[in-house]
Amino acid sequence: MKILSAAQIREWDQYTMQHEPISPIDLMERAAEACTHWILEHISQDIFYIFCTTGNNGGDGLVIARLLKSHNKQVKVFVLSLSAGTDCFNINLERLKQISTVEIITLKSTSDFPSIPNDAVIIDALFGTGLNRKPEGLAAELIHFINHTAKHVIAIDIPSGLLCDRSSKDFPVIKAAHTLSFQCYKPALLLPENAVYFGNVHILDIKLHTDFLHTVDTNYELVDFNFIKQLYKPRNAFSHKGSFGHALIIAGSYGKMGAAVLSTRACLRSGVGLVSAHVPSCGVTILQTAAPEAMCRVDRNEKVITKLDYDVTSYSAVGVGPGIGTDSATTAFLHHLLVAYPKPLVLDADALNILSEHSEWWPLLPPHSILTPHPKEFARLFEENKDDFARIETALQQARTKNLVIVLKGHRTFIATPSGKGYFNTSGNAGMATGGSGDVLTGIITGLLAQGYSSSEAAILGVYIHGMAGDQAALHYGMGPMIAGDIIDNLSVIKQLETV
Ligand SMILES: NC(=O)C1=CN([C@@H]2O[C@H](COP(=O)(O)OP(=O)(O)OC[C@H]3O[C@@H](n4cnc5c(N)ncnc54)[C@H](OP(=O)(O)O)[C@@H]3O)[C@@H](O)[C@H]2O)[C@H](O)CC1
Ligand SMILES: [K+]
Repeated sequence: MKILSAAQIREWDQYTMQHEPISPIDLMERAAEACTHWILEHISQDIFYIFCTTGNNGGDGLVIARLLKSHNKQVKVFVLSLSAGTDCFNINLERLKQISTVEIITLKSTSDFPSIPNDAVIIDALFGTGLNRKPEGLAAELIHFINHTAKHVIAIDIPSGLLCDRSSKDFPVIKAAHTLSFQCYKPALLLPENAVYFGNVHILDIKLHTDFLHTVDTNYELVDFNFIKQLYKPRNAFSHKGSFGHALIIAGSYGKMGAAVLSTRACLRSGVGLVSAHVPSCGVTILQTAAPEAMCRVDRNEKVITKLDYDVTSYSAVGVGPGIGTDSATTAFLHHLLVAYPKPLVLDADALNILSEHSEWWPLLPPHSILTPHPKEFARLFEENKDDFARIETALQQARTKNLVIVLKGHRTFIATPSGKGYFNTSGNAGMATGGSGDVLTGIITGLLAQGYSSSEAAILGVYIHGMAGDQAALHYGMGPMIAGDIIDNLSVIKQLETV
């Protein structure tokens, strides 16, 4: 699913109105009907306080007021006049005035702000995708007032005060429990820093013309199950283990062998044909016991990985980093691997930390290598970013200039690809923020790479499958008790992709 900018959404509106065709006022009615339907289905309260300004977001609010009233809800409307009002706003204001039982209060100063009953639901229809600057004056005070006094807030299209396409840091923004957004995600509704504002996002289909999406190119895409179904390559019944590649996982050090076990077991579960694990000699018994399906490459050093004394190019894919530590001998090993292995590598954890200490190594990375940093590792590798928008822009720019795939792990993991396109993952949950979860992801992505997926495909598919398995694990154990091994044990979710 494409993620559009505010300007592209406005173009989509226009395209729909011309090609359906439908008038602006009827499109607003359809959008507001979708919101009202959701509210009636999900909200049991009977009292609604609807706050509007005089744009089309406010217009939505007026229609919602009229429709909720027609369903015998108690409705009060508060209008903050910031302009003469759009045509759709003014038409709907006249329509609402015909309903004498709906009180419409104009807000001219803070003294007009109402006291809000505890059981009232606030509908935030102040600003939508037309917000283009920081709310100030009475608008800002109203946003703060709602945040401090209201218990249940539902934002229409986007929480007021949130810019669609760039950071709203230091803006007054409505904190909503639910955001009812039209037709598609906006970038702002996918970034961790805004999660406190958008709450639970519900994308409402308002039947914008689908042909428009073929005419528009976007930098960002949303990765959902349908997207992944197109990517996944079902197995051919006549294949043999050699058809699915031989992955090498280079992981572990004395006291951190668990990372090697987790990444190796996850790699095995990814569907790869064969897995070998390069581990320090202290880890052989551990690996052969915990992951008997994997073969071992035993480092001559007992505690850390130090020597690449075999032809590593025979492996279809190599994942390096989980638990390897940053010992000088391991650092020298990594340098040797970068020089010796020509195909895309998967680098995670301490491999990234070593790389961040050696910026001169960037040119050594095989093209289309996959880096899987969490935000702190990302900052060490590239730079500190002032906000999430800046961070994803940096990831896209670095992926493009360094010809890499960068998996920026987080609430909604973002995958930046060498083409300059970015992908927001939609699977997964907070329970996956647990030790070893990243090791599991590295194993999955390495396994997919070994099966012949491109680097971008392996990263996008791997992140989504990791999240699917994490969601299943959370269902079994709860987000608190779940551990990284449970993600591996739930990789059976891949079956859902195998059904045609
Ligand atoms: N397809 C759809 O998604 C549909 C969406 N609809 C709704 O329309 C809004 C967008 O409506 P729009 O009129 O473009 O803009 P807003 O209502 O969001 O904002 C109103 C105007 O407010 C001004 N503005 C912007 N920032 C500020 C600020 N910080 N302080 C004061 N005023 C501000 C701006 O006008 P200017 O002339 O001042 O620039 C805005 O235009 C969308 O979100 C949906 O809710 C349709 O109802 C149906 C289809
Ligand atoms: K809003």
